[in-house]
Amino acid sequence: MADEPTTAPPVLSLRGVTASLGGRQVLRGIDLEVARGEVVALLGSNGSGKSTTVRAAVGQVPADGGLELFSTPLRRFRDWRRVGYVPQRSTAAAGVPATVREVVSSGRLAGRWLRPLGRGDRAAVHRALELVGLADRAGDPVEALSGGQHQRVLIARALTCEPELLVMDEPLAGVDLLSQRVLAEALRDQVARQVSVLLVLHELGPLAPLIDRSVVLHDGRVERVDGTVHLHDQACHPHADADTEPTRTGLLT
Ligand SMILES: Nc1ncnc2c1ncn2[C@@H]1O[C@H](COP(=O)(O)OP(=O)(O)OP(=O)(O)O)[C@@H](O)[C@H]1O
Repeated sequence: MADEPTTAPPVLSLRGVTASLGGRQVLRGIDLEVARGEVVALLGSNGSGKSTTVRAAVGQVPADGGLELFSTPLRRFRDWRRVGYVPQRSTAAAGVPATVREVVSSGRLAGRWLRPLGRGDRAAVHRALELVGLADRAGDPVEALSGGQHQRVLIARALTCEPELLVMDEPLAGVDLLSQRVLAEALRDQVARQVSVLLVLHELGPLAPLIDRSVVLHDGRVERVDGTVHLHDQACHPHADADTEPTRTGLLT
């Protein structure tokens, strides 16, 4: 979490970002900033534009308006090793005949061309697997994992390049409670290293205490921004006990 208000330039900045998909405008002018070491949750009802926003932020869907990563306009940004992206699981999980280690290692390939992975890469892969509690499953086929474990593999893959910005699309979706806790711990570790995080969530769940700000979208626009105090209230709600059920944001319609 950010310690002090900072005047440093944001790690990610969207200014009046618009995007159209299938001939329909789905982002109608999104303003959003993520500061260094800040954790920002993107919330909103189904179809409000959360995934499209994060996909636009990492250059996966064409968008117009002001979009900068590390103060560089997206169209000129090349330093993708500074960004770890965890897509929605359904778009990334389909029948991969590879081991856990292979999938996580692919996170080290960005920008390497055909150079083989070295000792430093292997150590980074092992560290990432330890962070998500799957070091002992490195040699297993990913198909043998549960949904929650699979999600942890995708997060480890994003962590292997030791990113300064982590962008995650619904990392808790379909994830069992144990995996949610492991993910919260891994995220806490990243935040302690001043990594910035933008994540799409439906429920804050065990991540609530880590979140500095939530940005709520509605119909392709920012409807409101909530700060730490409000989020803390939600995290302290009697129903927010992670042992019983995830924190309800009340944003699902
Ligand atoms: N490839 C596509 N082609 C056409 N329309 C799309 C496409 N992808 C998304 N959309 C539409 O864009 C709108 C925003 O979708 P998006 O996935 O960004 O919303 P979301 O807030 O992430 O929703 P959810 O919570 O259901 O994941 C929706 O109306 C969706 O149907």
